[in-house]
Formats: sequence, structure tokens, C-alpha cells
Amino acid sequence: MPSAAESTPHAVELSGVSLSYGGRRDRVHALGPVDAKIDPGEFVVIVGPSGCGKSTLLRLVAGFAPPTEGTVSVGGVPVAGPGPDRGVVFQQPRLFPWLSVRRNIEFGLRTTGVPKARRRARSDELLGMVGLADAASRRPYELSGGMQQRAAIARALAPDPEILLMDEPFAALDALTRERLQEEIRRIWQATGKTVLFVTHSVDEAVFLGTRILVLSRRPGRIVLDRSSELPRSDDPHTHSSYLALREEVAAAVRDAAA
Ligand SMILES: Nc1ncnc2c1ncn2[C@@H]1O[C@H](COP(=O)(O)OP(=O)(O)OP(=O)(O)O)[C@@H](O)[C@H]1O
Repeated sequence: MPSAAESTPHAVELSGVSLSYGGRRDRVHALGPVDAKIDPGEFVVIVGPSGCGKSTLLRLVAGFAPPTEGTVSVGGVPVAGPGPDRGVVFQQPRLFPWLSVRRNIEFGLRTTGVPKARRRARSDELLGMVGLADAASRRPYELSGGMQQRAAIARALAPDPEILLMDEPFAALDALTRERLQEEIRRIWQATGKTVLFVTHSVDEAVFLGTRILVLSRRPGRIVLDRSSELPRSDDPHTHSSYLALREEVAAAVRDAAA
């Protein structure tokens, strides 16, 4: 009889996954082959040189494109397209400017026919979680960049996806707001137990956030470092003695990958 661990499907499984863009004449081999098994509740940060295929990997898990080769599975089921089990946060918040923050958060729930009272309860919960309770009726253009990104995170969480896919979500924010949101997303991850796949260029961000860090090589991106982090999540990882060693290990892998 299989053990519980063996019978629980991986949150995400990539088997021999490659993706090439374009056709026969202008083919760009962007990613792979890549193999990875990600367990529920992991916070996996993907880091690597510019253009190495990080966003491509996330797009495959999101179901925005099929792999050229291999299979991508989520919860043990091959990905056939986007679904409510995966929430996506992009670098730009991509909120609907004509809708209030609350309506933006409720948008997906509305289109799937969730009744008004449940939508309202869910948006109240999420507005509180991301610290936007006082901004519920404001429009996106009335918010700072950091607040807009909080709203985008709440919108992605609204259908209660098992997996949160985040593509450089804080890259366009100023340093202070970025730090604050890094702490927020860590708190939200701890509170919700979601599986997170998070793309960044920043080694510091990767080491601060990740329970596991994947470093990709130059295009076509392949995994050159797959490193679990033992840094404690209960307090500030910066203060931990092994923070600097891990940071240096990841930075060296990224440097080698870019060379
Ligand atoms: N739609 C597309 N058509 C053709 N080539 C593409 C397309 N999208 C991405 N590429 C190419 O595939 C490669 C990987 O792109 P991708 O955006 O996944 O990299 P990335 O690591 O996320 O980059 P960055 O760190 O600069 O955001 C790049 O060389 C890019 O130019």
C-alpha cells in the first residue's frame, strides 16, 4: 500500500518540459528540458538571467501555453489551460480601471456565478488580509503602485486557488514598498498554506521568500540549482546565521548561469 506521501499528488510536476516559440524559421528554444516536483505548501522562487525562460515556465503552469515537449501537471492532472486552481499575479497589476477595488477582487467570482453575499464575504476577508479594507470603494487609479499590487494579489486569491503564480510581482515598486510587500506575501503564504511559484531577478528576494530556490541557466533555461532553504519562516530570515551563506550560494549560481 502506498504511504500517504506517495499517494498525495504533487502540487506541480514538470516532466521533460520544453518550450520553443515561433515556427520552423524563427524558432526560439526558450525553456528546458526541465523536471521538477513541487509539493503542496512550498514557496518556490525561480531566479536566473534575463530571458532564460522564467516567465515561460510560469506561463506553462498557468496553462497559457502548452509545452512543446513533456507534461505539466497540477494536482496530478495534466494542465489543459488556465483554471481557478491557479491564481496569477503579474508585474503590472492589470486591474480593471473602471471597477472599484472590491469589484476587481470579486470579478472572477462574479463571472463564475458566486452569489452576492458570498462574494461580499470573500472580498471583505481578502481586503482585510491585504490591508485594503479602507480602500474597497476606490478605483485603481486612486491607489499607489503598492496598493494596486495588493489588490491584484487579493484578486488572484479570490477563487481560493491552490497555487499562486507570481511573475516579478514587486519589480516595478520602490524599494521600501517592495520590502513591505515581501513581508506581506510571506505572511499571506503562512496564513493560507498556498503553494507559491514566484519569479524574480533579485537574489535577496529569492532567499528572503523561498523555501526552495530554483536557478535557471541561460536560455534555454534548465535547472542548474535546486536548493531547499532551511531558514526559519517564523522570524526574519535576514537575522539567521545561514542567510548570507545561502545568499552567496544562490548569487554564485546565478552569476555562473549568466556567464
Ligand atoms: N511570444 C514569444 N515569441 C518568441 N519568443 C519569445 C516569446 N516570449 C518569450 N520569448 C523569448 O523566450 C525567451 C524566454 O523568455 P521569458 O520571458 O520566459 O524569459 P524570462 O527569464 O522571464 O525573462 P526576463 O527575466 O527578462 O523577464 C526569451 O529569449 C524571449 O525573448
